[in-house]
Amino acid sequence: MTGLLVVTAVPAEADAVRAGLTDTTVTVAPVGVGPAVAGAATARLLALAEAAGRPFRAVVSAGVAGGFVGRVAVGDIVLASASIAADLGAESPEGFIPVDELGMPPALLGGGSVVPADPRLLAALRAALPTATTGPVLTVSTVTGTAASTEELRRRHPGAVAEAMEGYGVAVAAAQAGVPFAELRTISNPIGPRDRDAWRLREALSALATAAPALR
Ligand SMILES: O=C(O)c1cccc(C(=O)CC[C@H]2O[C@@H](n3cnc4c(=O)[nH]cnc43)[C@H](O)[C@@H]2O)c1
Repeated sequence: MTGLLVVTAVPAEADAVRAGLTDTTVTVAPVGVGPAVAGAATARLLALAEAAGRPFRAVVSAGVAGGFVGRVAVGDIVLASASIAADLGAESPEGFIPVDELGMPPALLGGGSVVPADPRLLAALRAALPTATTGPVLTVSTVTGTAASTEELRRRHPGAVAEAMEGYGVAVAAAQAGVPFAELRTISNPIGPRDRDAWRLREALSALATAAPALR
């Protein structure tokens, strides 16, 4: 059994995690943006390690995220209680229908649109990061960028604290490999009308490095 696998979207996030790490058994891999590429890459890394006789003991999806205003602030650390595929489903004249409510056989849904974090792994991370905010983290394929879509997400997920683009994909890969999963994020920007100038990547990456020692 090898150590922990931490997957990020982009190399800058992986560098920030590595900068804060002291544990050399942790593998940090930037795997790409979005749930599909992150899920596929994570599944491949888990399978390769398993085939080599050194399976990972857990997987963490880590990186920066947008935060819901009033719940978290830029620079905050967030731990996902669950990673939720917030835009997986169907539109209808009556509104969005989550994939779980489309009447598909449950076996085809890989556990549905909500993947809870592994309770023991989450508890360990919460103990190591007492200032972190814990709550549902949404996974979206499209960054939310209007007031209307922000309000719609708030309505559909009243408890959600943040959104990012990989957690659910990584969670499904981990679940299918039978490996515990958690999601760790630091807030780089408020969720709302698109304003790339308001993204505070340096602050969020610095917070990620500060949080990284918890990944042991
Ligand atoms: O350009 C850079 O130097 C740079 C450094 C670190 C990260 C980036 C990214 O572009 C990160 C993309 C990544 O961030 C997540 N993210 C951040 N904010 C949001 C959001 O409001 N909604 C959804 N996702 C967000 C996401 O996981 C992306 O993969 C650039």
